[in-house]
Amino acid sequence: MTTVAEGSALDAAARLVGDLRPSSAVWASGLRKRYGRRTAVEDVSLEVGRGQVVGLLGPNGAGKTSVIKMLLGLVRPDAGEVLLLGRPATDPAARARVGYLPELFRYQPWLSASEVMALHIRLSGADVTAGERRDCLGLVGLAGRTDDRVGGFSKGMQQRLGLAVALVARPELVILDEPTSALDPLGRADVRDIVLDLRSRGVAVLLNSHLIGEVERVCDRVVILDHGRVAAAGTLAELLGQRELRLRLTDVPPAAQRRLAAVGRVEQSGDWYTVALPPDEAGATGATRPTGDVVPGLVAELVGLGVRVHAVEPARISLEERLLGILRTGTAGQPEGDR
Ligand SMILES: Nc1ncnc2c1ncn2[C@@H]1O[C@H](COP(=O)(O)OP(=O)(O)OP(=O)(O)O)[C@@H](O)[C@H]1O
Repeated sequence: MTTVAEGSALDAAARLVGDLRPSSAVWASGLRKRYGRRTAVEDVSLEVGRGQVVGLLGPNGAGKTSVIKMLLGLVRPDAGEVLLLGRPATDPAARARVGYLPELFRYQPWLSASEVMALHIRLSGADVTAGERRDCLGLVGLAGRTDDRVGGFSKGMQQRLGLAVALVARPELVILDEPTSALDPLGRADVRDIVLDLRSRGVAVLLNSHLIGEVERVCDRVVILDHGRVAAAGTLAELLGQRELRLRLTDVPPAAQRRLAAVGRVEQSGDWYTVALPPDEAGATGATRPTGDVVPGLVAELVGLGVRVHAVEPARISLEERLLGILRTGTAGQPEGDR
């Protein structure tokens, strides 16, 4: 039986634990890596929250893969600290809960897809049933090829297998280094759905990809690297500004003008009206959501007020435009060393 004093101490402890925020999936501070005189990464800090999808962008040689390898403990940083799921990156307990798809990989060509999976499951120490293994291969579109030798797989099929390997041990964090570089458009769409599904299940994802549209569709936050440094970081809303709606309207009575103004700031140029949408409409995560609840209601009301609606389209600077702007102005500067 618990005494009153013990009971209140237990309550206090429970409250304390309840107040603690779960540790981030990735927390890295001040990472630096030099290869000889060449600085690959300089003072990079980044965080991926639980259940968050973070995109890592940057030109060739910006240091993205070097950062990923340092996060995973595969490359030793010259400076800086990394915590994975609240533990040091070198702790096997943390690494067992991380799924990783490397940029360059090669599986044993004599093994079947199913055997490659079995090997990685054994290495991870996870308790994964044969059914889960099959489901995972099905998820990446390899259901019909489970017993085929990997040596006969196309590049895209090998990449799909790599993704299955990254996902199979029920990770809490998945790090994908160029997961779609060899995939056809259908495969890319599959990966997008898989990433969104992971997020909905609270799994954190760090995604390195040159396909900016892909990053813009799935990522909550983006970190842009240039010359080894963080050139910009933030949610899409922070990086791209407020989302707007462009409408081409004719026969707009004063009541309709007032209705538009009630949504947000309105700019008019001829028949085109640009309306700033309220922050919610841009999506709390900043993810692409061209229309939300406001838009259909607004259009219906405008039509009800006698307005002729010719076009409705989302408007905002694209991530690609923003990225090119950042890289061309070279905000990251040039780290020391022979680049
Ligand atoms: N093992 C290594 N030895 C020497 N230099 C290296 C090594 N790994 C990376 N580098 C250098 O570090 C810099 C960053 O490379 P990294 O592969 O991290 O870039 P990246 O952003 O992933 O590029 P990409 O988009 O082309 O894959 C490059 O200048 C590269 O030449």
